[in-house]
Amino acid sequence: MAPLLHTHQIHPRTTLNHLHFLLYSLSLLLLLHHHTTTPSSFLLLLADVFLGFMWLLAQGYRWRPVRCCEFPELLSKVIASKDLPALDVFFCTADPYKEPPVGVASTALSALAFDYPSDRLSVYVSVDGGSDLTLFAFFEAAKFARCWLPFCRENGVMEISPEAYFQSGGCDGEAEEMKVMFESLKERVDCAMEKGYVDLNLVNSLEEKEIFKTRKNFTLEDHPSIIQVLLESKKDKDITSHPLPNMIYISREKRPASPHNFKAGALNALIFLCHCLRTSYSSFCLHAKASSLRNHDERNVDPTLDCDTCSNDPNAPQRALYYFLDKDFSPNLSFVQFPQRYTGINKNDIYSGEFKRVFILGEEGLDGLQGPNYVGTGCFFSR
Ligand SMILES: O=c1ccn([C@@H]2O[C@H](COP(=O)(O)OP(=O)(O)O[C@H]3O[C@H](CO)[C@@H](O)[C@H](O)[C@H]3O)[C@@H](O)[C@H]2O)c(=O)[nH]1
Ligand SMILES: [Mn+2]
Repeated sequence: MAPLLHTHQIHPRTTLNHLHFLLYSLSLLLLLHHHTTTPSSFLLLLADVFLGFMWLLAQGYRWRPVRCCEFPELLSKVIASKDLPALDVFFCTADPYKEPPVGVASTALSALAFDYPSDRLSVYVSVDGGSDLTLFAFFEAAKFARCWLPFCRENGVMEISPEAYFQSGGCDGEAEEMKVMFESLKERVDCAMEKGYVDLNLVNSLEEKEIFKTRKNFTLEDHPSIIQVLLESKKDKDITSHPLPNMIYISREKRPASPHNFKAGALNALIFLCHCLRTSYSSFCLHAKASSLRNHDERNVDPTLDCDTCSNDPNAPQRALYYFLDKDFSPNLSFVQFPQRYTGINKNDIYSGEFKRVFILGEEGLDGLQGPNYVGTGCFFSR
């Protein structure tokens, strides 16, 4: 018998919820009864019926909340590492001034640092508007990945986004070295941000200089399609000679007459690119040669991420795979979604920035019924 990869628990709160439901429905019925037996305004009755109905609809969230749990140690018993499906992480960004490039690059680094075989992991980034500043941050991130990935692997780092890791405090020894490197990355990107363009003096490699020169006439509203391979698993290695995952940058063609600046289109472009890279490279004009990015054409699992979110669990892909690999479970499975949590909220969350109702109560509640709604980030699909 195949080992159990995941299980779920009915939330301990459920019995209390049911009791509350019973009491509350009783009171509601009494209230309505009271309305019908005593002369009161029809509008009051209507208001109470309406509010009661709204309350009833919301009870779905409390009826059967569940919590899922996976058993990370068992995956190797079910599938060999070489048979793992290809994992294509899609994430999009648009405006370097609203979505600071260093944060966006950190999101990319958090996906690159997934604990997943690097020849099967590709990170596709869509940059609407094709800002030079964001591209510069990605070039810098690709270099930083050579040190950051082995550091995370060897130290079992959970907070795999460097920005989040260094914000969480206490760095010494090797972590201190990493911090210095990350600070220098930040300085260079911030320097470009202040200037508003990428000064060629900031760019070290000749190849990158050439790329920025060819982009001179591009503006955020007017530029051709751009595809840039930032890391190629077959050839790029980290400082411990371990191959790095693929990282590909794309910016959709933009012309003043044809505005398109929405996330859905960006995701479609990423899926299309990913498909084309797998089947043929010839129809694309790649800035760097993508000789052998992909060589397997079996099943894929595709996580999507917003650029202002990041992963804080290197095992996230494995956890999602448990559900996709479960033969009884997967026929009815559309996606696996991770809970969205916010950082930087004040201690008592007086402004309700955590969105508890949507992201905690709602998601757990719907999970016990037919599954949560797609919130747009931290979500794995199977293709
Ligand atoms: O022209 C655009 C505009 C946005 N985005 C990206 O789309 C994502 C979400 O946009 P954001 O402005 O961050 O929207 P939010 O309101 O913060 O996000 C919520 O609402 C969005 C719209 O419903 C969903 O797509 C998100 O997943 C969900 O987290 C970000 O990565 C953006 O960079 C693009 O790629 N191109
Ligand atoms: Mn957002």
